[in-house]
Amino acid sequence: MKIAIGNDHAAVEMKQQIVEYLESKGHEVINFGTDTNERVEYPVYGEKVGRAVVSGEADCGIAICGTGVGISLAANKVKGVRAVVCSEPYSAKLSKQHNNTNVLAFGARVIGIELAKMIVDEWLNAEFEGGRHAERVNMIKEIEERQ
Ligand SMILES: O=C(CO)[C@H](O)[C@H](O)COP(=O)(O)O
Repeated sequence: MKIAIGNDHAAVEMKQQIVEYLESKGHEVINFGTDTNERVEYPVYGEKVGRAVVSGEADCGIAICGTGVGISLAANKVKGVRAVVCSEPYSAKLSKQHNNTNVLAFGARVIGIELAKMIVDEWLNAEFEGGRHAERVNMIKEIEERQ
């Protein structure tokens, strides 16, 4: 799978560990940075990840900041993005099965690397179930269309 990844200064180390983890599992990672500890603005990276997913450059995206909140909010402003911020694997899995999320976010200041890996695994391995859930996801798309 081709995975876009982006982060702010709060998540550089965790991002690097997640990139290594994804590559060890055979995924191709497109890294949108940042890669230094210099303070940056998370909306820039949330948007980059979101655009890569919506354009088809990547199959899905992972976005990390201090809490995962700001970067997921930014990614969600890109039309077609359904980003979820998760601190545990259950919501990550269900967000794919029921909500067909295409960007996963989490907080480097909130969870540790092993929990982050577990969340990533559950999310990547889950599949959208369609059916009644597809109707609801379409309703979300319709809200977007009405803007
Ligand atoms: O979590 C975040 C956004 O939701 C950011 O990582 C956080 O706000 C950055 O804060 P600071 O500039 O104090 O390092």
